[in-house]
Amino acid sequence: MNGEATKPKPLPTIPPYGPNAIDIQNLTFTYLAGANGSSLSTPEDANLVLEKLNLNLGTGSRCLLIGANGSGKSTLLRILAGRHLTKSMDPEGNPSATKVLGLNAFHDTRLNFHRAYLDCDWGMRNVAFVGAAVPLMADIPVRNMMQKLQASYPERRDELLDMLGIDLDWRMHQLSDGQRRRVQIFLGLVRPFQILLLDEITTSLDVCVRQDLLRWLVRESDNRGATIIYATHIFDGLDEWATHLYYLNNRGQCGWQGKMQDLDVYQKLKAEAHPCKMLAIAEHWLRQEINEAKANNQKEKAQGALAHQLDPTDNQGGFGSGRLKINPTAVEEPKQEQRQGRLSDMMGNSGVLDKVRRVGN
Ligand SMILES: Nc1ncnc2c1ncn2[C@@H]1O[C@H](COP(=O)(O)OP(=O)(O)OP(=O)(O)O)[C@@H](O)[C@H]1O
Repeated sequence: MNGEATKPKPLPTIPPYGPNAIDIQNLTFTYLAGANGSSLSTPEDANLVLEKLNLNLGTGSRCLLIGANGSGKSTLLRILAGRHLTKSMDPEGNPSATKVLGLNAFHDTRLNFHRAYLDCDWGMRNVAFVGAAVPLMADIPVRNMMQKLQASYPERRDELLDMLGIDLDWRMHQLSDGQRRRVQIFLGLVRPFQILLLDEITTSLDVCVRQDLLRWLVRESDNRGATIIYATHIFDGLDEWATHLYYLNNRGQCGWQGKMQDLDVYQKLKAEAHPCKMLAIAEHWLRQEINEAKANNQKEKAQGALAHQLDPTDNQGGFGSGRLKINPTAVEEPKQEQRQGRLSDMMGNSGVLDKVRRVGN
């Protein structure tokens, strides 16, 4: 037993919400820096981060969120965590909604008592500590952090301390990265959650703690019906972990989603007893994106070269190359000397004109 136990405050109740703990309909999202640097979604900005996403996750699901760097995984998790405001209409005027436990993910503050969100930013900022904000690198013992919360769930606290191998006398300023990460996970999970959003938080955990944590999360969803979404690039120990998979492609669209049992390639790898199924699937999808991007680049280059061939008077490349002669009748055909002059600009050789004149003489 570690420290005091106090009766937890009753949590705000969540009205019945049907089978889906997470329900996203037609979500499109764009970052826009507001006047104070805040991020707002706007239909005017063409650079969409997430486009027309739908996601339904039944209560008690464990969903792996897969995608390349920059595909929008953290953005999606932050939206579900209520960190970003989204619009109720998409840019084309179709209704859009992001619901967690049947409530608006951004507006309904009741969710904060039932939803846990852990990301890699922790430790970079301040947390509430005895009514004030102190840096997590300060000289604080773990037992004094979020004291009331720890005391409200003594059994859970002890279970987590044991699993994560945390000593309550650890002082934050003396911890390694992995130890600080364990404390983050401890404080984030000590209150029983209905929804857990994990954004690559197992980096820097040693292999035993990571495996124990993954198994503990399975028990949380199987025994308590907690719904978990986990975004990661590390697939060790995850082959049998997830019930669902959501693949976000590099255009911020859904590449694949569904139950693991419905993913043919997964079932095939399972039948073959493949040693790293999730890694193989993620690599397959992400390599496909890389190859498509390369093919598109080559196509664009080829189109650029073709434009030069079609307009031999403009061999200079660069911005607007080949676009100057929009109306051929309005542009006078350049004389031989002018053409040579343009070439010389490109080559940085003003002697070309002289050479032409000398040859002409
Ligand atoms: N606060 C922000 N303001 C503007 N653009 C942002 C912001 N945060 C992320 N982005 C952009 O949104 C896109 C998606 O970023 P996000 O962090 O969601 O990707 P990710 O899939 O989590 O990537 P990673 O795997 O590298 O963590 C990227 O192009 C990124 O540059």
